[in-house]
Amino acid sequence: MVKDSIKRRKPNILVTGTPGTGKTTTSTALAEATQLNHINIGDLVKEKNLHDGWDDELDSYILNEDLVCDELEDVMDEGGNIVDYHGCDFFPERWFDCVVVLQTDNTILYDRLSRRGYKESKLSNNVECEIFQVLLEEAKESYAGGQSCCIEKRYY
Ligand SMILES: Nc1ncnc2c1ncn2[C@@H]1O[C@H](COP(=O)(O)OP(=O)(O)OP(=O)(O)O)[C@@H](O)[C@H]1O
Repeated sequence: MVKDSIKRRKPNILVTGTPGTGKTTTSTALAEATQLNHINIGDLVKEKNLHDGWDDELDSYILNEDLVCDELEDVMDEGGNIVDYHGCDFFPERWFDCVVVLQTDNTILYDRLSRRGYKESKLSNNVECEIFQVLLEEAKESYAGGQSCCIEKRYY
């Protein structure tokens, strides 16, 4: 990890967390403040068709992990990226210098996702994901190699 990060002149930061916890809002503000490049994986997947179609049950695209990683390899080697996605176990660990997991109060998250018009099953899946800290555990397991891992709780 250290060897790879030495080649980068700017850091790569991963911002992860359950949908609705504020990844895009936070990443956008951070990118403006630092001039780092914000990569919203959900948008990238749609723009470049890096998926295997639509999942009616999950009500989302089925992300193709290999296509996403191939697409990002060169830009991540360069450094200077803020990657924003509600999943983190399929990115190479060596890509990131810092991993941030955002968390939100469950009631606030429920209201945010309701306002988005999420159907009941998607809404409860995401709130349960937050209650059981799925993304936090995923990040801890996936990035144990020396990245600073920071947890941000938002209650407003
Ligand atoms: N710090 C904050 N204070 C108040 N509201 C916030 C804050 N951060 C985000 N929000 C609001 O929460 C909602 C979700 O934010 P955002 O889209 O950034 O989440 P996300 O984690 O990127 O979601 P997704 O994974 O679905 O893209 C938005 O309506 C946003 O305005």
